Amino acid sequence: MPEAQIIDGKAIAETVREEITRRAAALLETSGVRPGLAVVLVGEDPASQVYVRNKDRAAEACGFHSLKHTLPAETSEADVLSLVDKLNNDPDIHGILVQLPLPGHIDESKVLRLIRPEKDVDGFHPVNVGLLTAGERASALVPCTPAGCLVLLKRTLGDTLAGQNAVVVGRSNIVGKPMASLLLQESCTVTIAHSRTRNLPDVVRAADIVVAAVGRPQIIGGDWIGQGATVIDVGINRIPAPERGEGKSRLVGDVAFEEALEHAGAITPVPGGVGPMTIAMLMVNTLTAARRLLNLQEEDPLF
Ligand SMILES: NC(=O)C1=CN([C@@H]2O[C@H](COP(=O)(O)OP(=O)(O)OC[C@H]3O[C@@H](n4cnc5c(N)ncnc54)[C@H](OP(=O)(O)O)[C@@H]3O)[C@@H](O)[C@H]2O)C=CC1
Ligand SMILES: Nc1nc(=O)c2c([nH]1)NC[C@@H]1CN(c3ccc(C(=O)N[C@@H](CCC(=O)O)C(=O)O)cc3)C=[N+]21
Repeated sequence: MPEAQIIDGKAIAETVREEITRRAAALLETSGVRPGLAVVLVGEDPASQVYVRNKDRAAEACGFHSLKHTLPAETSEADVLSLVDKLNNDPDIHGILVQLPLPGHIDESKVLRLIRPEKDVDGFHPVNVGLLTAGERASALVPCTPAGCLVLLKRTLGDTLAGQNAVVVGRSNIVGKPMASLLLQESCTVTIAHSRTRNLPDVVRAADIVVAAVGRPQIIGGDWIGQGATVIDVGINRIPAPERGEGKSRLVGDVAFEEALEHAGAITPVPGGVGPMTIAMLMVNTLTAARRLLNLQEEDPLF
């Protein structure tokens, strides 16, 4: 049995970022404007710190103006809201991202609803959620992770996904639901599976496209993958790796990667798959937001 193609998310993300770097340079040349991204991090979750640092670096590399606000975990909800309000009104900032999860005493949905939809580069504001579900993807800002998954699927399978059976495992607002909306808009036949789904292995076996966004290490068995299916593994799980030395850990996805290689046609690795695409799509959204706020013409969509 031939082994699956490994989808190189890191390399594809690199090509997306190069294109955005070119477009940002052209914008600076013609309008004198640098896209501005503000990332707000409340608390000291170490994983969040890594992601926020990666986002900051990517923005700088694309020639964006990047601003990081790190607030202590005990910051009040009112202070977070007033920072968002300030960023909403800052003409140099075109994209606002509030890193989730927020500490328990802060109402996430209240914070997300305050972000101006035009600056909502995460695509979590109800206006953007509504546009996406209503089939008006082109005027929305689309959540970065599902958008990145769609780019990976199109680079692997070609631009037409119509008629494919797609199974999305997970129904979060961040990944599962917007992913299902995007695939539906591509005319896939979409199934959304979750913790109450019966016979999950059989549901997954029927898929031409599997998107796993569960957050449980290797819960999707390799033999659940239909012959030749395309597998996009969104999960990022840190597990102990004593073979690498005492106290060491490593990242794995939601799919049992090694076993899945024998069944899948193509599969994303973790790390180096969806993660880098998420960051690249944040750059895409920030540039899109900047151009719209400046009333400039839309550029060719990247997906
Ligand atoms: N690569 C990237 O850029 C990103 C990666 N991630 C990663 O993706 C994963 C998912 O993230 P997120 O969507 O935020 O997670 P959530 O915890 O919000 O959602 C998990 C979903 O998985 C479902 N689920 C849980 N257990 C099972 C099970 N045993 N069988 C089937 N379904 C199950 C849940 O079902 P129910 O609704 O019934 O509880 C829920 O819908 C995480 O590992 C996260 O770290 C997230 C964002 C970006
Ligand atoms: N408002 C908000 N928006 C988000 O988009 C958001 C969020 N909150 N909270 C947390 C999740 C998670 N997330 C990731 C981003 C990059 C990698 C990434 O770069 N991963 C690398 C490896 C990272 C590592 O080595 O730890 C990879 O998979 O290759 C992973 C996960 C964005 N999220």
